[in-house]
Amino acid sequence: MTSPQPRNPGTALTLPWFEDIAVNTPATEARAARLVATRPLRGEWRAAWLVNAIRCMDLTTLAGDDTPARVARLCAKARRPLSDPVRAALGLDRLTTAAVCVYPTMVRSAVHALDGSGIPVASVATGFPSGLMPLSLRLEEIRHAVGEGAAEIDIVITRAHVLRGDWTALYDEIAAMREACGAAHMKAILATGDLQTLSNVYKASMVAMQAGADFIKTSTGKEAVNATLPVSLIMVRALRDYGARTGVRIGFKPAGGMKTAEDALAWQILMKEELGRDWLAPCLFRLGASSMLGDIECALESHVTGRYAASHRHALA
Ligand SMILES: O=C[C@H](O)COP(=O)(O)O
Repeated sequence: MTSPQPRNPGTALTLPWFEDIAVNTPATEARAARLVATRPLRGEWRAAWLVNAIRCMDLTTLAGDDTPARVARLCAKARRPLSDPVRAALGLDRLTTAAVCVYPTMVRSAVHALDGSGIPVASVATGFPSGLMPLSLRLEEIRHAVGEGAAEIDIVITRAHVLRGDWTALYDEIAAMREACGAAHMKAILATGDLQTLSNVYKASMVAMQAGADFIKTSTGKEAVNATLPVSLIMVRALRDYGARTGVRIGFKPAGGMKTAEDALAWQILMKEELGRDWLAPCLFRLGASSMLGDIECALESHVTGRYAASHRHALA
């Protein structure tokens, strides 16, 4: 079960917190590369961090051919992400993913399949992945997903507002979405691969948090470039700055294109080094991934048995 994090009440739109920011791209890239290169994880430590990656995972299916049957299989995997022998050998009584993330029309199936597990359902909404729909329809989509039982809503922003520097329009849109979410926690997907500069990423992060986002999330998984470490570094710096100004802790969700156990470790190292251990828990950190669990499963089986673990022997997620 994911412990709830207090909601972000947001602030008024406060331009002086971000409008003069200028991100040094080479320094950001160097810092991101150094973080991962200097902290190799081995043995028991590596296994513990991989187990934590599962705990923090939003196990996702966002495909055009999703069906209730596929969602039910994914939910079974969320309930039991490792085989019983591997879980027992790791000394774990219980292990689930943090959430299951689906399209709005799949929420009801996911809620049904996860009944009694304590695993929340996250729904994308607001015209995911492009967001290019009238605002009234995007807000209605949020209300629909919440009505179906989604406890978390992953919204997408209008990238054009960022590219034009129209921070008021971006703030008003996200604030309206936050209101439509009601009690459901809101993750704001910035689609950073569309935002052109790291300065825009910082500014959009800050506006999303001022407008009340509980999490900021990198990508939809559908942009040409999805989660990267340099972009993630800028986003976690923004949420650190927001926390220093407001005392409010915001969560971070890298998502899109992350497929390997090494990816899971790299993003956790980033969180620990930049924000501290508190940000290694599902209330403040999620890995959004549709195809990372298999590689983690292989790595953990290999750790437990000492033998190579072939992915074809594992249940499909
Ligand atoms: O929100 C999560 C992403 O859409 C997942 O992206 P992915 O399919 O590249 O793992």
